[in-house]
Amino acid sequence: MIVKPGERALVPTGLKIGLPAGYELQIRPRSGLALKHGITLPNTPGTIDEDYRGEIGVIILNTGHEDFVITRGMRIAQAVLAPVIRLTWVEVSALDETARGAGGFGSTGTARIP
Ligand SMILES: O=c1ccn([C@H]2C[C@H](O)[C@@H](COP(=O)(O)OP(=O)(O)OP(=O)(O)O)O2)c(=O)[nH]1
Repeated sequence: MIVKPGERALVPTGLKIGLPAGYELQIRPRSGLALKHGITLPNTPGTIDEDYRGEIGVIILNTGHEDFVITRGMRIAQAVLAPVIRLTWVEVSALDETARGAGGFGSTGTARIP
């Protein structure tokens, strides 16, 4: 399979798994491929749900400038098994106050070098 620069492809792994209840499998890019070839996963981390029984696919995005050639057995991604924490959401009329408040998206990136 060839993934051209700027293109995406769903790469079949041939793998089907049955996760235990309360777990997910996270599919992540490999740093070596990212650095050397610009290969990433646009949905990273890809989520394999505990009730999924189909074939695991890896969505590859080639952000590099050259064709990326995928051959059988090539290690194009990595996976991490993770527990899924479940809780019951409660609707409230107001949230507790914190020092951050609604600050986000770079609001703390203001450190000055002495
Ligand atoms: O990188 C990925 C991401 C997902 N999947 C499979 C397993 C997962 O359990 C299922 C659904 O994934 P997700 O919940 O991310 O997809 P969705 O777009 O929300 O679709 P759906 O409505 O099928 O859940 O697709 C993969 O094989 N590889």
